Amino acid sequence: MRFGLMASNPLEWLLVKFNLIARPVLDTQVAGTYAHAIMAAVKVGLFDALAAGPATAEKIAASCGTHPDSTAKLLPALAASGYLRTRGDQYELSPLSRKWLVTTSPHAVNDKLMLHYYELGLMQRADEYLRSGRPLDFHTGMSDEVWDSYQRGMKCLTTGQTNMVAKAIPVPEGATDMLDIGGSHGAYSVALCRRHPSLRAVVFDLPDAVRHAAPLLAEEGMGDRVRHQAGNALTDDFGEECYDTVVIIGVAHHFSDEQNRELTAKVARALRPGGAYTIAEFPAASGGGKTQQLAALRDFYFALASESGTWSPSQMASWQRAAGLRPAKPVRLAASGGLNLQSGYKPR
Ligand SMILES: C[S@@+](CC[C@H](N)C(=O)[O-])C[C@H]1O[C@@H](n2cnc3c(N)ncnc32)[C@H](O)[C@@H]1O
Repeated sequence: MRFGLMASNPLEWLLVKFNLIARPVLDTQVAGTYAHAIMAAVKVGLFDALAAGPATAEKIAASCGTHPDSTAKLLPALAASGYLRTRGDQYELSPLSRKWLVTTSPHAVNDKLMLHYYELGLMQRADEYLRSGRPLDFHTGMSDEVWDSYQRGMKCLTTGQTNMVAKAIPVPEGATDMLDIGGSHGAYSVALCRRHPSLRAVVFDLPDAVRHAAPLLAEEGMGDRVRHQAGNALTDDFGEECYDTVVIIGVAHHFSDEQNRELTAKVARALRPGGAYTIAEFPAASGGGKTQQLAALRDFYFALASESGTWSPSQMASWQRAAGLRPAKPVRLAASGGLNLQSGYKPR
């Protein structure tokens, strides 16, 4: 998948092909405007206002409490971008917005879009990162409101993914204890515990994260079987031979190579013999010899916003090998954004 300018007729195609239009202007101003138009529409509840059926611009503005003039300017832009449809002088949801942007939809990603205000704010400081080489440290300086959208945003991205991921995570026969490092909302632990009735889970995360994720976990009604533990995975110890399976999903990109090595050593100590440590990460920027645009942009973002960037399965396996674990063949979940799962086993 690629993101970028798409010609909509043969003439435009030729203009792009022969480099006759100032693509950088479109790549920057249009991309930024596009992102903020959608985010603002979500923030004021525009898509929710259309959930009950089509409405005129004036009616939409009245439901959202927005100004009719500015609302009338935004609506055609959303319609031309596929987020709305027009019906006479009325607007209605498109399949795209109905599925992903109406808060009552089980697939709604609205919470993640609210986090984008913070994430795109960090991106505005990309030049600062480029000059200093110092990441901007995503996890410090977040307000309570941002922590809340962070945890909610992470949870909404798991919709439709948890069972698939849980199925791919090795849990030894008779396992009773799992640790979910940076587990946030606990959705993956919940799925694993539902799949393995003898399993209970500790969802380990930073204190601010736990504070905001606790209500999300409580919604699952798992009681003491899936519980939060506040701490810092980089400085806390996990004990000795007390877990059968340990997972870390979408977190290793926040840690440097050295931090991941040290963490894996602690995990290896905490695993019971025969136990497994599974690291799940987004695809690294270079896969199969060709740099993928989305993966490379994500890698740059993670590097700027946090400590490192994306990791390849072979890098993750090297941390496991160094910690005395036996790496298994990586599993790639294509339907889950290409998430790579690298498991390593503690010898019996
Ligand atoms: C990108 S989210 C992933 C959440 C969840 N595992 C998922 O896949 O949806 C990263 C999580 O790691 C947590 N985290 C970051 N640094 C951490 C640390 N040093 N110790 C524990 N948790 C940490 C964050 O608070 C956040 O909840």
